[in-house]
Amino acid sequence: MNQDESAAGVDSWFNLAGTNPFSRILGFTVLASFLNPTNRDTSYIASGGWMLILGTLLEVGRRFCQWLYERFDIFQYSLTASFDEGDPAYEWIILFLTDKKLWKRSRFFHVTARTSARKWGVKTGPPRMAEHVDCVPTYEAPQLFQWKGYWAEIKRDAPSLMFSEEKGSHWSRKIFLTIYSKDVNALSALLEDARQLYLEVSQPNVIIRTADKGGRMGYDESMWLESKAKPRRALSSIILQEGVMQSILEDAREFIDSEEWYTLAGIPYRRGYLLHGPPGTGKSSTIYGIAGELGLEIYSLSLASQYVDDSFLQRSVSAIPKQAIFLIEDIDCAFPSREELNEMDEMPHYGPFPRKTKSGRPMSQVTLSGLLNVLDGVGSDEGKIFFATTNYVENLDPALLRPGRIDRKIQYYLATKTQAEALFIKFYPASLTTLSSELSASPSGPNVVLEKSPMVMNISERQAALVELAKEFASHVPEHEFSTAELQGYLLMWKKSPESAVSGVSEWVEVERKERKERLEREEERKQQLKEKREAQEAERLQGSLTRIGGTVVIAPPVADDASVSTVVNGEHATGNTANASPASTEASTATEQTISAARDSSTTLQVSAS
Ligand SMILES: Nc1ncnc2c1ncn2[C@@H]1O[C@H](COP(=O)(O)OP(=O)(O)OP(=O)(O)O)[C@@H](O)[C@H]1O
Repeated sequence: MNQDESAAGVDSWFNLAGTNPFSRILGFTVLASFLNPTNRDTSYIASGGWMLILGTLLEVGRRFCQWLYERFDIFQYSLTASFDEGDPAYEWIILFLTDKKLWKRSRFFHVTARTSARKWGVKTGPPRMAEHVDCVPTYEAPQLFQWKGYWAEIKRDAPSLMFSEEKGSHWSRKIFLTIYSKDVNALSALLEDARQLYLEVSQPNVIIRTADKGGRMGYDESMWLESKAKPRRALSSIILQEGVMQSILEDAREFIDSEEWYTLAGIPYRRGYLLHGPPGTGKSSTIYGIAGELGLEIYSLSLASQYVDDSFLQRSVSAIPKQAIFLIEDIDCAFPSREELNEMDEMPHYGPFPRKTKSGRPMSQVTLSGLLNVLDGVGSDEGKIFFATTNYVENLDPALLRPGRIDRKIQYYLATKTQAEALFIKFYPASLTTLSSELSASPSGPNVVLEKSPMVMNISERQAALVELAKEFASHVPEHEFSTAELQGYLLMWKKSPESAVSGVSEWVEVERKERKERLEREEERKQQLKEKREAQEAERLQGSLTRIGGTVVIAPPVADDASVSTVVNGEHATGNTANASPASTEASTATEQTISAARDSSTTLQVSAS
């Protein structure tokens, strides 16, 4: 290759720098221009040089800023706090930022219409829309704002994948708040502001949180992921027996105010209440009412959930903040009754699937001692108010009911006449009710139209008429036979017509009684069938357990096939092996079966005469 050819080769190679897309990369173009010996275009070289210098300056500037930022951090000119979704403080900060209107600069929103997932909606668009969906700003990019003279920055982490049994795989988030200040108090002051705002805004609601198995490994504080806000219920709308509500409320209020006393007396600062009684008598309503009145959040856990075991229970209870209500509804469901346990012993159980009672109810993974530990443990003595409800107090272990775990037991009853009357009055407020006597039917047409008649009453007249109707209604409701929920269900059928509710109540009572009787009979029949089936199975099993040795029948408790058993043969002790003993078909008399059964219960070896 001569010199010209070689120069042309180099030239074409360097020319590539201008044509190849790769060569369009700034650095490569400039470098190529500099190195190209045939490049005569000095202005091109000059502009490339300037760009190189500019790029270098920019890079130096960037590194300097980073260096400064790191110095800032090292010299503790900033404080950073992180907030996990599912932690109550996360809600405070979201609300706080929403209140600061930071979302105006946000370009990403998390939108949800699920009521259980709704948090603090950004009020955009028509008001009706804001009632239906929640648009939570995602703060993906850091956003600066000023608060009480401090500069602060907010950043939301990219979502990370979590898993829960209820929701499966789902994304969860984290928020980082940085305050540019050396003063640690700035952070606590901001948090207190956020908490106060949260309390103020959530006052008309009761916040109910439920635990979720979600939570990144090692982030147990994120267990209470699901939350919903229920409008606060006026205590007067919960109709209990005289003084019951007031006494629970005062007790809880006194407890909240006496932290110092508990500390001085060395008594763990916690209080437990058990509300027990028939379904639909107002137990849950009482708890929601009290939570609303005292401004406490409810942390509700179902022990029947399959992911709730002793360890989950312990961790989730310790994640409940101070002065909140820890609620376990239907606490008896966690622990099967003795009868159910006996039934279960007979049922085979395979693999990792949850054990179920014969009625199909899944068995709780929580043990009684696990629950007692939680109620006694350190996690529970931080001003937590524990509420439990049950329909079957008799099924509860006495250990659970001892003071310190359950301090007050409150019994609920089926409705009295007084309660029925009060319920009627609450149900038909004079200001929203029109009595049918105030309406007159238009005479014509098959569809009778009701119109206002000239006999329209004023509020106090209507009130008096409704009181009379309430008395009449109550006189037809038998004492302690129907729950308040059942009466409420009946009244709901006559929402707009109190008079019809009164005139139809006697018939409704009769129909309900009849249906109940039939239900009871069906239930009795089912139980009887179950009992007979069980007796037949038991008899069959006993037959198999009877072993005749010589003239004496030896009944042994169920043992492994090849286990060695001690028996009594004709008054003499002997040792045998069940594997060698042939099962005898013995007709045992009923009396003998009873003895056998007693022996099996006490697991002893005994001698039975077969004659
Ligand atoms: N004492 C009551 N006063 C007013 N409403 C009541 C009362 N009892 C029940 N209700 C109404 O009946 C419904 C069910 O009530 P609630 O859930 O409080 O009963 P419960 O005793 O907790 O029942 P369960 O034992 O089945 O959980 C609610 O809508 C509630 O408004």
